[in-house]
Amino acid sequence: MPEAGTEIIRLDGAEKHFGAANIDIIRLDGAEKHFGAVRALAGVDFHVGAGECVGLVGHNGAGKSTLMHMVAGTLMPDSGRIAVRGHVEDNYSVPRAQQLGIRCVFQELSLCPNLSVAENTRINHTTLRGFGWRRKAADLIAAKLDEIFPGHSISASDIASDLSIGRRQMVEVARAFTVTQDPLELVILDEPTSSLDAHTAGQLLGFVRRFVAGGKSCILISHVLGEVLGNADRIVVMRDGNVVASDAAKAFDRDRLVTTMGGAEAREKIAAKIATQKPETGPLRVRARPARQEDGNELVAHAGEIIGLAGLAGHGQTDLLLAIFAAAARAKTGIEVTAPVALVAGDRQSDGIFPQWSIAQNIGIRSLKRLRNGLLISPQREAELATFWQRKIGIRTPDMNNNIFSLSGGNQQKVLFARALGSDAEIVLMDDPMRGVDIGTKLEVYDLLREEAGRGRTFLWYTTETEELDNCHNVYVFKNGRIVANLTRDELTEEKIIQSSFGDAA
Ligand SMILES: Nc1ncnc2c1ncn2[C@@H]1O[C@H](COP(=O)(O)OP(=O)(O)OP(=O)(O)O)[C@@H](O)[C@H]1O
Repeated sequence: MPEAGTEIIRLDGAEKHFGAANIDIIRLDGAEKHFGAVRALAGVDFHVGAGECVGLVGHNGAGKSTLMHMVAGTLMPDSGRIAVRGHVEDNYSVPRAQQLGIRCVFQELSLCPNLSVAENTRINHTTLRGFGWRRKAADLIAAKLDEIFPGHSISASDIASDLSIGRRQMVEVARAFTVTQDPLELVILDEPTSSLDAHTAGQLLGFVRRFVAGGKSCILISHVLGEVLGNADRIVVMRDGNVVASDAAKAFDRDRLVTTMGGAEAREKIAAKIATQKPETGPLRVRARPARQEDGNELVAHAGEIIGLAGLAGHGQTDLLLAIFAAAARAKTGIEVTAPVALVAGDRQSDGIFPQWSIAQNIGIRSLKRLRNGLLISPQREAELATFWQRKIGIRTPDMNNNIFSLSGGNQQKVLFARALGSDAEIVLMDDPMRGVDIGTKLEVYDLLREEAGRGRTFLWYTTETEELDNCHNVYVFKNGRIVANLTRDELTEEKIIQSSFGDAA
């Protein structure tokens, strides 16, 4: 017989007792989910305790987001049970999760683009109504932004679509932590730092630690393994729809995590430190002066070079890449571009993905000339190109003719890479392109970039992940829309970049 204060949950004949003491905030047992032929979750057990930060890691397509959609109430499992604080939830849903204090910041940002920051906050707090609701919503979000990201320069009256992707991510995270009527117990953060620079990411992770120390709970999903190792209490590793490990964070190191995720080869590559030789200087490919640059500084890139763009997010790196992209089609003062250009967008939702199209069509769109057979696109050539890239960078899908949104976030990002690298562009512009890409694939892509640069391609690469700059021959640091430093590979250190980002010049 169960003890008083406990509940029995029946799971395919098995019985489970949830004790009154030490009750988990949430517990899923045997959660299964299929999308057509894809088994996204193969019967997963998962729980989060009060005052616990659980790190969730796994390769692209491992099932992390699907599992989190269940915790947040946006997806129902095909089978399995969900219990919140020991009570089985038979009709779990988003409103129910909200009522129970469970919130989620998904990888694909969800702010309404035409509404202000305050108005977007109001959507989550229906009790903010009547006279003065706008002021109250503005105060609520401003206070939370100040608490999490001191020194942010976001105003509650800013319209969401006017904000950079990094700032939208900050608003979305802050909004999840605002409280009015409903309680706040557990926040799921799915890749919360993917568009944040190192400084802002540090602010958020510091806040998460304080939140958890105060007895609340958090699930942190990240492909930046150092973030998970350094901030989670326990780490859960997923692989192909299963949980394959769950252990105290202290019990893991980077190598064990990568191996458990299924990246034994990746591990060897990590050990074999990245070596990027400075190439012989080839012909000029790009010469570009940022619009706000008043001194003589400009970005110069030659054939075969991988050039990094660094500094705090939103300081003009994306603007310069977009200006170079535009200049390839139409002459622009201060910018010289000598070869065809492709862009890998970081903000795939608004800039990169064609939502109605298949995965294969999304890859082929930049290579139409090559795919043409007479006047029409040859489906066979399109399929060949798609299959080549599916193998090359491991796009996880049973069918490349499926819609692009059937892919996990990281796999969508791989499609954008395939589109640019599969094209005839000699210059590839990359706007923080590794958003949500897993560690194994990242290492594959780094190799690919070096290989392609060796063949004479030029890469201009803005990244918010400092480690990635190790792949570059030299790095331009941006501040307030201007280039403030040009560091060679030998000079490149995190301190030097931060010093240049915050100082007047370097
Ligand atoms: N709406 C959908 N339709 C079809 N398949 C889907 C859908 N959502 C997810 N899948 C599939 O389910 C599997 C798990 O995807 P999920 O998004 O949970 O992975 P993930 O671990 O979050 O990956 P990532 O690190 O890339 O975000 C993938 O194979 C994906 O293609």
